Amino acid sequence: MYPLFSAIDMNKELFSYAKSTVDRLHFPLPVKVVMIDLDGTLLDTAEDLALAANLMLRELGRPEHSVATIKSYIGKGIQRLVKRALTGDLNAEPEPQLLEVALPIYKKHYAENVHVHTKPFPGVKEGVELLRKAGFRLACITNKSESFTLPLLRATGFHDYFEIILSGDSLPKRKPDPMPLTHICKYFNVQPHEAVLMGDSLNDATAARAAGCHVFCVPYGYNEGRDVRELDCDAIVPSLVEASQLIVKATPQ
Ligand SMILES: O=C(O)COP(=O)(O)O
Ligand SMILES: [Mg+2]
Repeated sequence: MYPLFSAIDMNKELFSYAKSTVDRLHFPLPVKVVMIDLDGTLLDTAEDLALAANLMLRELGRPEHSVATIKSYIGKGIQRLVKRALTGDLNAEPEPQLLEVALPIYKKHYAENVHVHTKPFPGVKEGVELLRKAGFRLACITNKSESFTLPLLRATGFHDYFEIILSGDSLPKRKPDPMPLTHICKYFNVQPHEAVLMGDSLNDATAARAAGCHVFCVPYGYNEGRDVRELDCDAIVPSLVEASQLIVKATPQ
């Protein structure tokens, strides 16, 4: 566990607090690339994911779940979300035939409801604007399938902020594997320590550590129902606005 700021500690003194309590890292961190997670960091997608899951369960004649329960199922992509919704368990495996029937039903309902209640979290628009104005190269890394990621980013107006968008099915491996982060670093021709991932879950923290990138976490996301303070990250920031204050554009060598 390595949180430097909690939502409670965060106030106007944030920056001096950071400098006085950190000896491993010196803030603001010099980075060139900012990678931002989608579900639970950029966009509050839980209600629409729950809507689609419950429409699927209803169609299959199975018990529905609360939005809070389905929130804890978000994080490892659609297939895992459907498995969790079918079994009511984070790790259980449903009958393969049931999963085969359920997955296309879920995808149909989510495609029809991808942007009903979904909206950016507070500070996201402002934070992304600040990051862009400061000259960081921006990337989006999500475990969401590309067929939902792209329409959603377009509908919410965030698509064009990102120079590269990697979804859960863009590469052979997704978070918590470091592959998407390593891919982004190569794409921008930067070293891992010149990039920071802003995310909300263990998948983000694990992927970033494995890739050698910095990682900040927001406390308002999903994290599969776990407390964000359990995560090994460089900072827990209340929003992307504070996150933007903890980094500075690294000058080319
Ligand atoms: O699709 C998911 O389950 C989570 O997606 P995320 O990586 O954007 O949080
Ligand atoms: Mg997330």
